[in-house]
Parts: sequence; C-alpha cells; structure tokens
Amino acid sequence: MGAEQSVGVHPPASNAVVDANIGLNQQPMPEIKNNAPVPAGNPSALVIVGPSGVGKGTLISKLMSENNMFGFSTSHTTRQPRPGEVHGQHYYFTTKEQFCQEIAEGKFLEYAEVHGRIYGTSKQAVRDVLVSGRVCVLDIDVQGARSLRKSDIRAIYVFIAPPSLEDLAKRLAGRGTEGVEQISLRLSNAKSEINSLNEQGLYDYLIINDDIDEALAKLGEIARRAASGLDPEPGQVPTSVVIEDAPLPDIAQYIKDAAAPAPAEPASQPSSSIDPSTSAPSQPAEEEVMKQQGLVASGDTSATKQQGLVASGDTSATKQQGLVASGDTSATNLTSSATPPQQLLPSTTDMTPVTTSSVPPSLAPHSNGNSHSSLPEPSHNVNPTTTNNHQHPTIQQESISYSLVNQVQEAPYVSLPAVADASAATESSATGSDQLQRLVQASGIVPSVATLTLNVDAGVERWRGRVALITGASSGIGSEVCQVLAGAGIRVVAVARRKERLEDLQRTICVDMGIPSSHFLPVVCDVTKEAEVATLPKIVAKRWPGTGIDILVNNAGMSRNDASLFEGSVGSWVEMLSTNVLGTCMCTKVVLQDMMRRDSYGHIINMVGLSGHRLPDGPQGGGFYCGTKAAVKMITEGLRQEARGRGVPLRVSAISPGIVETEFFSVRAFGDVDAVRKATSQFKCLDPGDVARAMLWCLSAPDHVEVNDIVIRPSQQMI
Ligand SMILES: Nc1ncnc2c1ncn2[C@@H]1O[C@H](COP(=O)(O)OP(=O)(O)OP(=O)(O)O)[C@@H](O)[C@H]1O
Ligand SMILES: Nc1nc2c(ncn2[C@@H]2O[C@H](COP(=O)(O)O)[C@@H](O)[C@H]2O)c(=O)[nH]1
Repeated sequence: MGAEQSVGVHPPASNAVVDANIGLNQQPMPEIKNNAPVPAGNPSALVIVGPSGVGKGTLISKLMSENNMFGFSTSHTTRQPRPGEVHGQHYYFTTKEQFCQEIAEGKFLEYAEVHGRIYGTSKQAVRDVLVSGRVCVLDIDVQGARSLRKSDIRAIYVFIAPPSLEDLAKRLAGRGTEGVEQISLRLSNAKSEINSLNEQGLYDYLIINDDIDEALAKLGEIARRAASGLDPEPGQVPTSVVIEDAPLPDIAQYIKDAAAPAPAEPASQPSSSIDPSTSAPSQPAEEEVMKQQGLVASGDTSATKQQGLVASGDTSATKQQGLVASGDTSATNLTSSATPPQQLLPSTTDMTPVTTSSVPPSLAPHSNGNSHSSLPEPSHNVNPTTTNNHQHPTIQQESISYSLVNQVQEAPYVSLPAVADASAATESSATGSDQLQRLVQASGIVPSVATLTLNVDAGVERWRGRVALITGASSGIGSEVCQVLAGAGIRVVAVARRKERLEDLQRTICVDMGIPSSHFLPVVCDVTKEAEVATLPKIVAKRWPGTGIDILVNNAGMSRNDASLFEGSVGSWVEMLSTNVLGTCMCTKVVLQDMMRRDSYGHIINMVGLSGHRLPDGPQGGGFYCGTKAAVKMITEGLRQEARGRGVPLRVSAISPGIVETEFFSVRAFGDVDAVRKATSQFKCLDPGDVARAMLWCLSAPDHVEVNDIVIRPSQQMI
C-alpha cells in the first residue's frame, strides 16, 4: 500500500478519480489525497480476526443482516468451495497460479497462507464496498491483520476468541465443513492465533464469543464506532493471554457427536446475506469437497454424504489417536531436547497479581503452516520497525486449552494510605521541589537524593507530568532514578521483578517523599520476557489515558562471576545476554513503537557502565559481561543513528558509571552480600545518587543538545 491512502475510511465522493493503488485502472475510486489526514467522522474499516470456527462469519453475517451500512470484503482463496458457497459472494475461488500472478500484479492489499491455502484481500474487493458507500468489513487471519496494521488503512481490529479450545473444536466439528485432519490443523493453528493477542497494539478489541447474542451486541457497538469514525477506546484487550496445557480434544468424537441427529449449534444464517460460515452440519468434509469439480459447489447435503463424513471421521479416529500420541511425544522431545536456556524463554505461567505475565514456552508464536514461506511479500510498504519478528524458540505441542488473564490493570497492585492524597491536593501547583521541600520539613526524612531535586535544572521542568519508565527499579541506581525523577514531577513507571521491593519503593516515593500516588506506577515485569515487556505501553496508557512513555531508562542489568570463556556457565551467559542486551532492546522497541504511534519522541537513556569501555577483570572471566555492555554501547549508537535516519527527534544517551555501591556485586557473586563490601571498600565509590544526577542532567539538556556518553568514575578508581 505505501503511505498514500487511507483505504477503508472514505465513503465515495462525487468527484471520484482513479486511485493508483486500489483498483488499478478499473472503476473510479473516492478521491484520496496523498498523506491527507483522515477527516474526523469518516468511517473506519472493521477487521475481524480470530481462529477458524470461532464464529467470525456467523457474527459478520448477523451484523450485516441487521444493518445494511456494512459491506463485506469478499476475499480470494485457493481452497475449494464448500457446498452452498457462491463464487464472488463468499469468496472468489481461484487457483494458486492465478493468485500468485495477481499478487505479482499488485492486486492484493494483503494475503497469507492460512491452514495450507492462500487467502487474500484484493484492492478491488475493498474498493467495491467503498464505492457502494458502506463500511468495509474484513474477515481475515492474524497474518492478514499484521499486514494491514503496517499499511495506513484506518480500521478497528477486533479479535474474536472462543470461550475455550474445546468449544472451538466442537464448533469446527459441528460445522461439518472440514475433516478431522483439517480441523486438527485449524485447532493447532488456533493456539498461535490466540497467542497473537499478546502482540501489543495488534488488536483494539477482544470479544469472547460465548453467547452469540452478547458477542453480536458487543460487535455491533464496535461496528457503529467504526462507522462513526471514532477511534477505538484504549485498553480493551487483556495484557496477557496464557494458554494452558490440556489434553487434545478428541476431534473425531466431536465430529461423531455433531453428526448425531440434532446438533446443538446456533441456527444457520439467513440465506439473503453474505455468510462465509456455511453452518449446515450435514455438509461433507473439505477433503471430500475438494474432489468436486468446478468453482460453484452443488450444495449437496445428502444423507449419503453425511454418512461419508461420519465414516471419514471414524476412519480418521485412528489417525487422531496417532496425532495425540505423536503430539505428546513431540512435545516431550522438544521440551527435553530443544528447550532453550531459561532466560530466553517466555516464563511459565505466573498467576500471582502481577501486571504483566508470560506465555508458557509451549505457546510461543509459531507459524504452524501459516507462514508466508512460498509467497512473495505483500506489496505495500512495510516499516521495518513495526514488523513483528518473533524470535521465540518454537515448541509445538498438541495439547491445548487456554485462559485469558490479567485484564488491563485498573490500578497498581499496592494501595497506599492517605498521605499521597493529601499531597495530591497541591499537585497541580507544587513543583517536585516544593513537594520534596514539604516532605523534608514535615517528616524530617531526607531521602538520599531528595535534596538533589531541590536544585533541578530548569530544563527538567519540561518533563513534568510526562512519563518515565525505569527498568531495574527495585534497587540501587534504578530505585534512585525513580525517586529523583518522581521528585522532579515526572510520572514514574518503576519496572522490576521483585514485587516487595517495588512496594518498598512505592512507600519511599509516595509516603516518605510525599509524591502523589497518581504519579507513580509500579509494574512487576521481567525485561527478558517479550510478552511481558510488550504489555508495558498498554498498562501506562490504561493508567494515564492519553499519555505514553516519554522517557525510557534501560537500567536493568546484571553480571555473574562464573562466566569464564574456558569453563563458565552457559546459563550465566544467557542471563547476562538476555537481561543486559535483549532486555534493553525489547524495552526500547516497545517504547519506540509507542512513541511512533503517538508521533511523540522523548529520551532513551541506556546504562552502559564503565564495563562497556574497558575490561578490568578479563583474566577472571569478566569478558562476557563486558561484552554485553560493549554491545549496549554500540546498540545505543545504532539507535541514535536509526533515529537520525528516520528524522525523528529522539534523544539517546548512555551513562557509564564505574564502581557504584549497589547490589550488583552480590548478584554477581550469587547472593554473597559480603561481595558488596569487598568490592566497594577500597575507596569511596559512587553512590546511586551520583548516577541519577547525571541522568537528570542528560534530560535537562535543551532540545538541540543530545548528551551522548557520560562516563563517571570514583576519583580513586584506577581502571
Ligand atoms: N456463540 C456460539 N456458540 C456456539 N456455536 C457458535 C457460536 N458462534 C458460532 N457458532 C457456530 O460455530 C461454527 C463456526 O462458525 P463460523 O463458521 O462463523 O466460524 P468462522 O470463525 O467464520 O470460521 P472460519 O474462519 O473457518 O471461516 C458454526 O457452525 C456456527 O454456527
Ligand atoms: N489473510 C487473510 N485471511 C483470510 C482471508 N479470507 C479469509 N481468511 C481467513 O482464512 C481462514 C479460513 O477460512 P475458511 O473460509 O477456509 O474457513 C479464516 O479464519 C479467515 O479469517 C483473507 O482475505 N486474507
């Protein structure tokens, strides 16, 4: 698509002209000016996504029969038509060769290989809806949604999820349009499709299609929103989806049950409207239908065929058993032999009251036959920074069942007493310094760096009320930076793994320092877990609507003292690499995406450390840790150059302190608390406040100044 159009937004205009990207010299298109802002009130497209059999077609059909303002974008597919499906109405049925040729001709907005067949939305299909003056409704798979998200089509994206995978299996079986193997494939793909809910920003709404009427009511509301051109409301998708292991549903049995006299499925759709679902339970399996000739199926629903389906289901029951067995086996094999090192994996489920949670290893996104492998890339421009390149190791497992957890949090998990509220009364007028002054006077408590902020450079004032996210906030430098920035009137998101430490920090900031609790958000999150990191912008947007992360301090980092290249622990290498390098990069990416979305660029500060510049204890095996820090140093420069290359006003700084008196040394020595004393007793080391002050100075620089690298060493530190 390129950056020219906002397809799906505009109703037809009388002065229609040919649009170069859509329609390709065919019918006239509504006039769409290049890069023109979308006028408020123009409708958005409505993109419906969800696993096969969840009820997308059923819902769309009902929605359209209720209101004729919606028009269905008829997709192309290389799969065979099912009985009753009409060419040009349910799909344009085509051959793979023809499809590929038309892809090459640039006729598709998006396309993907789904469950072994190619499906795609042609520009013409969307155009046909637009010229009819209706709101375009698309039923596409997850890959298609990802592609469209990268285009500049204005749309509301709705994910329809089943109440459980068992229900999904029953619906697929009950529909009677696929055989056991195709259903197994679709069910297996459903796991990764549901898992796509964890992709931050991909969907705007989630509807669980349990009760069809309730689901329809919810979809109707969203559809009217799209029709009115309203933006989606924020925070409508859970922060995390966890799919739990469970035995594979016995699909063959479901097919048998569904074939029994009275299948308990909702009524089939009105024949007058477009119904991509074809819900008649007596239709033959797709494998059977594929043998039929011609594009328009006969609609044969004879009892003979129905018997054939049952027989085919029966026959496949044996295979089904085989699938379960082989799935189990492969799961075991993969888990034992292919489990990557711990820190690179999404963690196992943690249902404690955390604000972010992880997807179990078995559910890491995978292609499951849905890959684009044999297909060329979609023709519209793809911004590389918005591409979702999931690098998770893939472990496939044939056991499924899932649950949605952690609806976007309403509030931080710690509620603190009224002291914060008292200060909140003066929040709007008081400066951070005022608040600290009051605190110091009232309580007699002098936080270690509180006084610092009494002399905050005026440059920091412009960050007041904006949002800073600090990783590794539970102790040392991270904790101190949170206090300093909160004291400067900046809203602080403190990210760390240890909940208790965050609670302590919250008490320090909101009680001891008297910062309003409305300015502080503690988030339990492991920066090595992509799924957790991905939820951070959403949590921030939920807590402070209309805002986003303006400042990112990538402080989380760690070292281990058993990392010799001769005999070190690979686990320790992985921990360091995943925390120091990948954690930094993943946080950076989600924050950049948030900044891009808001077109508002702030400041990213990376903790490089002196170890990114020199190697003090190479003979003792310090090379690996220093290597990770050197990587962060170069990545910092890479980020700066990427930002420059894109012409965005992001500022990027690196801080490199020498020895700071923190827990770093005890972590390095696997919890030996005495290690801190040993490492810091030779001379007066830096304290975390020294580093926090340097960061504040970076932030206070005027717009035309970017502080690149600050190296600070204790006066007596030699190397
Ligand atoms: N809420 C519901 N409860 C029970 N059954 C339902 C519900 N919604 C839809 N169904 C049934 O589930 C089956 C699958 O629905 P449908 O064909 O609409 O799914 P779909 O998401 O469009 O699938 P596909 O992506 O393969 O086209 C149909 O038989 C339909 O009647
Ligand atoms: N990426 C796209 N996916 C599409 C399109 N049209 C349909 N679909 C998806 O395919 C599956 C399977 O459909 P079925 O009709 O064979 O059951 C379904 O989940 C649809 O969402 C498309 O144009 N692009």
